Amino acid sequence: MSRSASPGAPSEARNVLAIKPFRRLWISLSFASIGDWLALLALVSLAAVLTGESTAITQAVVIGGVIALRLLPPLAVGPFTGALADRVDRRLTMLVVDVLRALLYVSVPIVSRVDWLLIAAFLAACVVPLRDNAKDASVPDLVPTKRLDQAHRVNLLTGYATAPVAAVVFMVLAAFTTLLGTLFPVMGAPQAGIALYANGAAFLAAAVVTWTLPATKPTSQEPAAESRPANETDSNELTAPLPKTREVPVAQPTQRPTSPSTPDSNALRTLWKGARFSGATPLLRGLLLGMLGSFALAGVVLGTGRVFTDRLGVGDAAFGALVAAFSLGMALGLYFGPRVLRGLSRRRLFALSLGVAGTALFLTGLIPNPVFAAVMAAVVGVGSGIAWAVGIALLGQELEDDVQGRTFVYLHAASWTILLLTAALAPLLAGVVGDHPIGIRDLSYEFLGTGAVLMVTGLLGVLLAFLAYRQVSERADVSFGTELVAVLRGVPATQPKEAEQLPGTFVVLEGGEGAGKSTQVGQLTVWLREEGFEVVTTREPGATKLGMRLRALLLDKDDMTISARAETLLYTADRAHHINEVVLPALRRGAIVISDRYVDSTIAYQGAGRGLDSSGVEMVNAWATEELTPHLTVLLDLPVEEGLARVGGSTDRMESEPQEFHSRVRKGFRDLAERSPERYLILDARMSPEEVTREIQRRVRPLLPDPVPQDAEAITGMMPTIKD
Ligand SMILES: Nc1ncnc2c1ncn2[C@@H]1O[C@H](COP(=O)(O)OP(=O)(O)O)[C@@H](O)[C@H]1O
Ligand SMILES: Cc1cn([C@H]2C[C@H](O)[C@@H](COP(=O)(O)OP(=O)(O)O)O2)c(=O)[nH]c1=O
Repeated sequence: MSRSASPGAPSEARNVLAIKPFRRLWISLSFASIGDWLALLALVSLAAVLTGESTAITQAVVIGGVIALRLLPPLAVGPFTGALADRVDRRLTMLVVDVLRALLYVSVPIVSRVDWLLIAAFLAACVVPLRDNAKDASVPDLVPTKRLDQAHRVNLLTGYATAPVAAVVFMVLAAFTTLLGTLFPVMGAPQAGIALYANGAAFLAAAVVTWTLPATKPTSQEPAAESRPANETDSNELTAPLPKTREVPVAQPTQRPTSPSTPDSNALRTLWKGARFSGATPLLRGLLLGMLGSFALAGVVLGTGRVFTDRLGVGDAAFGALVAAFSLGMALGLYFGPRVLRGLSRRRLFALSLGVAGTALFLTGLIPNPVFAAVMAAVVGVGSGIAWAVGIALLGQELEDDVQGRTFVYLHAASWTILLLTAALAPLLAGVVGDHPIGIRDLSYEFLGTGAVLMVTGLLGVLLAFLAYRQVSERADVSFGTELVAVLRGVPATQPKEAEQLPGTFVVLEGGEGAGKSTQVGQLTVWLREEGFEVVTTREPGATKLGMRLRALLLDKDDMTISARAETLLYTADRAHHINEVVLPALRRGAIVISDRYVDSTIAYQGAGRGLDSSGVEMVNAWATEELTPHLTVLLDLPVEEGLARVGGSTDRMESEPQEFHSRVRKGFRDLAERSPERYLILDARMSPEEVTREIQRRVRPLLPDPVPQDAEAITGMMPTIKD
């Protein structure tokens, strides 16, 4: 089957960018976005230069102010611009806004006054929502409806991906002007001034490209869907179904922050709703806390970077390098995050990457050196990026489809707000702390206000990583350290049990009611037998004579009530006998054993479902099975209602449990799979039986003793389904 492309994946971008008018819109957006980021860096720099003679506090207030001015007007003005965007020609709106911004930014170095810098920054920020609304509203005119979501995602990604480009441009321009200034001292223009001229040029380029777009009519009579505000669009794309195949380690980030210009117009409301919602479970709390924390780290780098590099005696180029290193690191982290340290539990990787980012930020502040700072900024970026990407993937698994949209919109709004708030507050704090040279005998240490803020934020990041770890982590069998060392050395984290060294292969299918386990056990058996393997197909409960009696006791609806612990012990007794009589003898012979349910069922049904302490259930099972662990467990994951609908009327004692019980069971299974991703394949059981079979074959093939011919899959496609 074809995996759903991850949002913003190159092939997806190519598809939608092949549409010429949209490509033009995208090019103009890219120019404007680069201009946006460049403006932020240049204004912060120029603010630092123009306040160079003032007190540290004044300088901090101005720098913090410049950043705050990027955040506040769009939040305040945003809600009112939607209606305006519908009444005015969109192309003209975008064009006028870009020309206006070009003029405003170019005027700043010419006037060269702090008060005008702040006014211009404010005015430029005020018109941004107009452009964004006009841009979003024109997308439906340029691309077919089925490509709309792709187009919006490409736009979102562009808003983020232009940050490192702008930082590199800023760095190169600053280095170039420094060189010019050295060669020709008369040309002592402030470096940031040149960046603002370049910035003006970027906006003019955006305006020129916008001019080539097809003209649009005002849309006041058109249906509202034509001019969806940005946040509504986000919500739609994010409530779309998850990619069908969900192997834990390869999940992709699905949402990224947008350009500095696009806080949601009703961000405050979204934030408020989200904050109340996020308390739902410890895992959710931990994830949201950590992900927002990673943006706070980014904000502090942005906010303190300019003054920090100034105090280190290096100028704008170093500031550009710092931001470029950070944002490139973040892009790398976002891209590779889900694939890093594959054997490590994703939850642990989440906390680890946040902890690494915090530590790197702390070190940046502690050792004030420009080269070291750039390297550390990259590490902070990579760590934050990984935390963000892994967090998104975990949220995707954790949340039911219907709440995913809301949560991602909340995260998007909250992360953007936190980024700019921390960026605005960090220089203020640094200004209050101030710089204090410390001399002890011959040793002198320059204690910097910005350094202190970096260190404290870094420590807070580490603390947050611990808190997030406590909220999200669970794996009881292996300690974090042992697991990490094992993964780095490329060996299994747990000692192979005697049983695992047997010649056979043990595969288990797990999942809730009606997920399709029996169907797939049948298909797998046919395929493997066809390939010439000895296959033993079995199931729990009830694969032995004793087991059949236990099964009758356990599943007969009219029978007596059974306490949860007794139920656990009965299922486990069936299992102990089943292992002894069926599974181990077959594995010793070198057969492939395929079991419909195993230990995970007891942990999910009796542990999560009945509410028993899962570590107790695990312990009893470890003893009963002598820790025989399957080589692979395939988890067929399916919304509870769909599974129950599939099994239809004939309900046994377990099936007739209420829906909440089955929801807890589903979550129990998913948690187990997340803990040891290397031993699981999670599949979306909503796929067709044939697609599920193909995915299972793909994963089972490498586990088989001898190579299986590549065309085996095609043969199996024609096999009849075997029913129970
Ligand atoms: N991928 C699928 N899509 C739709 N229906 C399915 C799928 N797999 C199985 N079914 C049907 O769902 C019902 C339950 O399947 P079964 O394999 O018995 O599930 P389980 O053993 O997990 O309870 C059967 O009627 C089967 O034909
Ligand atoms: C193995 C096992 C099954 N069960 C439950 C799950 C099922 O509802 C039932 C097994 O019945 P079964 O008919 O095998 O159901 P399915 O076709 O869905 O696999 O027993 C437990 O509660 N704990 C366990 O340890």
